[in-house]
Amino acid sequence: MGAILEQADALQDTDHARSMPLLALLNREAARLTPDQQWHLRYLDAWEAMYESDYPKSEALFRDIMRHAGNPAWADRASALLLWQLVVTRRYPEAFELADRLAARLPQATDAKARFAMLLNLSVSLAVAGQPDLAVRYARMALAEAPAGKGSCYSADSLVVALSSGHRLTFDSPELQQAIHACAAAKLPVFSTDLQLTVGDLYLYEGKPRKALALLDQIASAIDADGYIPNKLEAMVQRARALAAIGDDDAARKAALAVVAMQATGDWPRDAYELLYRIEKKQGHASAALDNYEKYVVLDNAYLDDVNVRTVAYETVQQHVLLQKLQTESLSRQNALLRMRQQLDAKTAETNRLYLALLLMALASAAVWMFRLKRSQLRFKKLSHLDGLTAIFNRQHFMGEVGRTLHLLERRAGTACLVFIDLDHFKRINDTYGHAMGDEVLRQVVVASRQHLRQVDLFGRLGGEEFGILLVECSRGQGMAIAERIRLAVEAMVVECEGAVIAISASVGLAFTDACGHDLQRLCREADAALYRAKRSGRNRVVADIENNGLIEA
Ligand SMILES: Nc1nc2c(ncn2[C@@H]2O[C@H](COP(=O)(O)OP(=O)(O)OP(=O)(O)O)[C@@H](O)[C@H]2O)c(=O)[nH]1
Repeated sequence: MGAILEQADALQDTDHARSMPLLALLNREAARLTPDQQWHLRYLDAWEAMYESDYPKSEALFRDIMRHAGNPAWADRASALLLWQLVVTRRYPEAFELADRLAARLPQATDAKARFAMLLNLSVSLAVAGQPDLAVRYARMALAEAPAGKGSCYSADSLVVALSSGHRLTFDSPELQQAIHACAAAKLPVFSTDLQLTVGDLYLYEGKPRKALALLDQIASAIDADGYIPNKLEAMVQRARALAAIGDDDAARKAALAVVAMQATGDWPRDAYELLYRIEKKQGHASAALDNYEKYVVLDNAYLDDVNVRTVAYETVQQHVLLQKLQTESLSRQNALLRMRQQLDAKTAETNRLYLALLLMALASAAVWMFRLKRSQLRFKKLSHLDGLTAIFNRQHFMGEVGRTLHLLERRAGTACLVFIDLDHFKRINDTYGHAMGDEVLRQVVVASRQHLRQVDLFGRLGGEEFGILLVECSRGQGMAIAERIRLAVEAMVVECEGAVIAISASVGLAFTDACGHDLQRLCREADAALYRAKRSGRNRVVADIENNGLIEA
């Protein structure tokens, strides 16, 4: 069935008579066709209806195919033929709107047959619309894409029509000769003859009536054989014009009257009446001339009206299309603007997020930096409070802390005991064992003393081999006992150097708040005095003041 379908398609415009039984057969067996083949058949039916001038039927079929055929090739071919039908039936606005849609669709159309039909009919419709440049452009595209055989004839012919609509042809134009050869080769005699008649028309236009007559004689038998009435009428009109041009008025009148007698529509009767008018006028037959002139004017006006209608229709469609394009452009500009704004918003949000992240990072690193700074400040501060050798309070800090503590104790009537410790004959240790050994002794004295102190007690190095201790909330008896334990601990220290045990002892002086009050200066003075006394009375002992007027010795 597929092969029959293709055969019917191929024969339809070349051997119409043979295509008809095939088409009838296909319609009878339509149920056996695939859905795509059924659309193909519908297209051939539409073509047939158009061929038989049943335009309502063909239009309905074309539009059905355009809307519902799944395969775009059928929709494109149907659109191309509907365009031609709309031009032929002079529905120019619809035709030119469809032409516009087809032109826009063209880049997407891929089926070769559909593209070719679109190009051909676009060229024809634009020639009718008075747009020769566009018509020539599409005709040249059709020529370039034409399938071999009849396709070359159709496209070459459409190029001739397009060029002719723009008055760009002469009788020896190569496009004209090329078209005549292509149609002769494709065995499309009606087209060949039509093109020969175009040459004849150009002979007449260019003042070569005898050449026109010779050509008409040459193709007369072919025209009779074809039986194609439009060609026959054209040949008759041209012969009448040629005869008039060479002055054979009688023969010209006869030929023109023969055209009128055919009662055809179109340009031929108009041309015939115009010729008759000129002949009658030339021969002084005023009344006949006027009669023919009136008939000529009526037909010419109709022709001019039609040209006018075509031009206006084309312009209207173009304006309409332009307006739609402008609206679409304006909408897409608005959309683009909206998109840009959205992108900008997104970018701004992203930038803000980045700034925030950057800010947080900066804050975090500042916090880390501050924390480190603070920590190192605290470390330095702590270090600045300590003695470098023994890691107990240095003199300055010790004195500050003692002063603060005494102040607090004074406010709550607490007691304290200030203890000054000085190592005995320390110079000798240095001199005998070296300064490093002396340092080691100092460190060990601190370790030994600390074991007898509580957390709340303050311990500092006052300088050289002298230490200070504030025993907080401490009675006189407790203070004496602690001082004594420290002295014993120092005495008991075993520090060896090169096998020799270093003898170490300390003298201790104490001052108590219950006797001296909470004044730091005074307490220091009293403790110092007690220490001095301890030294003077033989060293390695604990001495305390007794209410400033006596000393007790542990
Ligand atoms: N190794 C060491 N020696 C120090 C340090 N500070 C001070 N000295 C020494 O301690 C010694 C103190 O000597 P003196 O003031 O004469 O006292 P002393 O020899 O202990 O005699 P008395 O106190 O009278 O028993 C000096 O030789 C100082 O150089 C130190 O940090 N390390």
